[in-house]
Amino acid sequence: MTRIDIPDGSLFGVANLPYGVFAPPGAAPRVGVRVGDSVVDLAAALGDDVFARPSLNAFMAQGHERWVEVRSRVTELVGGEVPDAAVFGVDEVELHLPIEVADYVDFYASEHHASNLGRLFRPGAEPLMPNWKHLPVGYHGRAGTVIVSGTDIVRPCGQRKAPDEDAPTYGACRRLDIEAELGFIVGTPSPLGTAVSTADFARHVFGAVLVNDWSARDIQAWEYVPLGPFLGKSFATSISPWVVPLLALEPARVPTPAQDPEPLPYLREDEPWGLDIELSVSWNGQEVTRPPYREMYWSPAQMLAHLTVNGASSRTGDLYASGTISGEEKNQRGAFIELTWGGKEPVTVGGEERSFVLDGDEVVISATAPGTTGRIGFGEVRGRVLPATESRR
Ligand SMILES: O=C(O)/C=C/C(=O)CC(=O)CC(=O)O
Ligand SMILES: [Ca+2]
Ligand SMILES: [Mg+2]
Repeated sequence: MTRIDIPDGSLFGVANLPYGVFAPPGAAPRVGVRVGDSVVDLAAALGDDVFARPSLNAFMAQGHERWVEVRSRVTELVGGEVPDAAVFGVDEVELHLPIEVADYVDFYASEHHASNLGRLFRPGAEPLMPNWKHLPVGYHGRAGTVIVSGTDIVRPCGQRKAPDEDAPTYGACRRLDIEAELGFIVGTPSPLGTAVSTADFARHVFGAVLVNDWSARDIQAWEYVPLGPFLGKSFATSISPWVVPLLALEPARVPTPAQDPEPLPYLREDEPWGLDIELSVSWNGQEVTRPPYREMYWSPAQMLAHLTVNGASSRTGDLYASGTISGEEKNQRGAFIELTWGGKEPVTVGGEERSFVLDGDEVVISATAPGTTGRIGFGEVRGRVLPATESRR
């Protein structure tokens, strides 16, 4: 038996206990909980086969009461002694995609980001479209290209046409960007023909991850009218390996910024679901921006209510992301196109100028939030960009 050591100031103390999928050396992937710098094999520690699987989906589908019960059993377990065979160092295991992604949706919930992109993509027009303050704008993304942190990103190829060119050309993306976001994972499904109210959010959503919605801005700018993002965003979306349970985020809850005009009744909330989460984005090892989640206009409860208000079903493993998180200040912008204002105001990283992401660059997004006893961490979502493969012509 082992007593798990939690280093002082660890962002993975008992207030956090995020779930993930890991493979011990030479063994099959299974569900684990991160505690300090250790990972506890839950199938081995709790003797329950629902955790002996390569995704969290079966456990998430068991519903809210079960999530509460397992969290309290794990809290008890890690406060005492755990069988040696169930404990691994986080550095000796391989971390996998934690969920089998069902559907993937991406919202656009930051007023600062939406206004900035409006100015950059549609100069001269009103930055916010007339619908923006009435509903959380979003689009359906590509579930099959959601990948786990650490997976390399191959620079996408496609059609691009700059405003001063008169015809499109095919080639490697010249304006590769990132988007720092938070993603919410549905555990309890809702049947076709029903809607999930804002009050039922916490019964449906299991937890949250960090998201990097890699974006090819030149491909996007040419293709997006009038149906929205397509190939410019479907080549890769990275998520962090640890799913922070919504139950751990109670101390992070804050009201959203005042919403004016008042939204329609189905989007109103009795209880606030804004979240006081602080993100940090590093580019080649240097922090370039700190996006504040608390400034997001629409809450995740409002996003899920909107996503299902037409009677669309939701499934275990659905992932919906917040959209780029940008604060009011320049050093709080969650996408490089905004941070460098379309490339006109480059930033210096490691002594080199950057506006968009170059081959070989690595971007890491991390985040922390207040927990019951000190801050809790989301870990990180990391990705390195590899050169385009031209064979797709
Ligand atoms: O305003 C536009 O035309 C484009 C917006 C985006 O690229 C944003 C998007 O993917 C949603 C988000 O991350 O906020
Ligand atoms: Ca996005
Ligand atoms: Mg994407």
